[in-house]
Amino acid sequence: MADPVTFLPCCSLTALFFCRIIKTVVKTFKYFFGLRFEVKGLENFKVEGPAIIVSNHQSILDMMGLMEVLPDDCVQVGKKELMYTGSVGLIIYLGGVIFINRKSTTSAKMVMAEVAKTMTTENVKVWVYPEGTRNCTGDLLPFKKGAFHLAVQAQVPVIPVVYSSFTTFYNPKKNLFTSGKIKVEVLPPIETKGLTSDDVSDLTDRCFRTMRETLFRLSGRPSEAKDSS
Ligand SMILES: CCCCCCCC/C=C\CCCCCCCC(=O)SCCNC(=O)CCNC(=O)[C@H](O)C(C)(C)COP(=O)(O)OP(=O)(O)OC[C@H]1O[C@@H](n2cnc3c(N)ncnc32)[C@H](O)[C@@H]1OP(=O)(O)O
Ligand SMILES: CCCCCCCCCCCCCCCC(=O)OC[C@@H](O)COP(=O)(O)O
Repeated sequence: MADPVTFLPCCSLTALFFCRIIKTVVKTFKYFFGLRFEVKGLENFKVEGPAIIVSNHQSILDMMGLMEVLPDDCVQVGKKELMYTGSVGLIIYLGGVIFINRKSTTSAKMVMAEVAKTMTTENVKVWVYPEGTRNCTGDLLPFKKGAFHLAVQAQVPVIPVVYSSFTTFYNPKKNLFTSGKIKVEVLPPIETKGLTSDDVSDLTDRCFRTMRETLFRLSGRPSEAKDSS
């Protein structure tokens, strides 16, 4: 089956409408789950023009954390399987999610290249989970490079966002789910002006290191504990 084409309707009224509804509804979920969010650094989102936002991805609970900080002019990159989840797929499609096929690097790269062009003309930010999958271990998985290629191709800054580890209150394997506090930090933008594709690996490493340090700090875990770098 053909891969879905890139769809960046964030500027359209439909997407804005759906984003608002999703945000308002999902933001109320935290009261049922007993979760509190402590957000710092929101001023770092105030960059001129488009940007790539990268954050760690621990679980479906991230969708609540996403809505706590999501700028109005921002779309997310998601796996294309989400599009086939019935009404949820339809809602997030209408909300402007860009779907990629993770199993085909070629097709994902083509979609991302298209996004690089469109995000500049439409002046939107794009949110990518660079780990590429959910990971609730309290550490980061190695980053995929798509988000950073995208930032370099569009010559826009990368803004890292880090959510503290959920492991103290949430572990589906141990049936642990209690109330808890999630610390969120929006870090200062990392400029990419003048960088080329040769710099993507360095940029990826730099973001990874900064985000890992922040993750450990926010989660109260000493950074030397499991330092592989
Ligand atoms: C309580 C419940 C409440 C519920 C309510 C919720 C409401 C919510 C509403 C609405 C919100 C919806 C939100 C949805 C969110 C969904 C989240 C997800 O689905 S996360 C999974 C999908 N996202 C990703 O996978 C992105 C990250 N991945 C990437 O960027 C990858 O890089 C990707 C897919 C593009 C390629 O993956 P590779 O596995 O092939 O890995 P690589 O190592 O990065 O790439 C291979 C080679 O290709 C080059 N490459 C990659 N991208 C390139 C590019 N764009 N241009 C040129 N080269 C590129 C790389 O440099 C590398 O080459 P060299 O090793 O360096 O030689
Ligand atoms: C009008 C009523 C509006 C109600 C709003 C509710 C909308 C519900 C939308 C649910 C969106 C679900 C998004 C799931 C995101 C997610 O966490 O997907 C997992 C992927 O990242 C990674 O997948 P994997 O590799 O399997 O870990």
